[in-house]
Amino acid sequence: MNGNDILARLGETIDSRKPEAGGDPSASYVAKLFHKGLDSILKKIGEEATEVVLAAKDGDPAKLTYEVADLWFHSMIALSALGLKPADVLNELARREGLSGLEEFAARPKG
Ligand SMILES: N=c1c2ncn([C@@H]3O[C@H](COP(=O)(O)OP(=O)(O)OP(=O)(O)O)[C@@H](O)[C@H]3O)c2ncn1[C@@H]1O[C@H](COP(=O)(O)O)[C@@H](O)[C@H]1O
Repeated sequence: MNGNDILARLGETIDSRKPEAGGDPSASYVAKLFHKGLDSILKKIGEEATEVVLAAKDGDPAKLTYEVADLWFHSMIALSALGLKPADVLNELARREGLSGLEEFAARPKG
């Protein structure tokens, strides 16, 4: 199973549900969310993030996995709404690979 492939495929499916791509809100959850608008998408992200925190506090691995999947999924809808692809996030993570978070933080411009 290649995670990059799954994210790329899901990203394409999400893009295909956009209003300009002919997404049908009566037949698709993603199209329905696009139809409701960006604020509704962002509200779902806030809700799902809270669910992730609660699942982690519960210490239930299966529930945490389920809730993180929901959070990633809704975050991907927000990315699509703003014209971004899963590859944009994967490229950013790849750019950071091997770069210590502490070193990166220390190198940030002070302001
Ligand atoms: N990965 C997902 C996925 N994860 C979660 N969900 C849906 O996200 C919704 C929100 O979850 P919640 O638990 O918050 O449900 P809810 O509180 O009842 O939802 P609302 O009150 O906010 O409407 C549920 O309806 C889930 O079924 C998903 N719906 C779709 N996908 C993928 O997106 C593809 C396209 O889906 P459609 O656009 O529906 O065809 C699918 O083939 C899947 O690959």
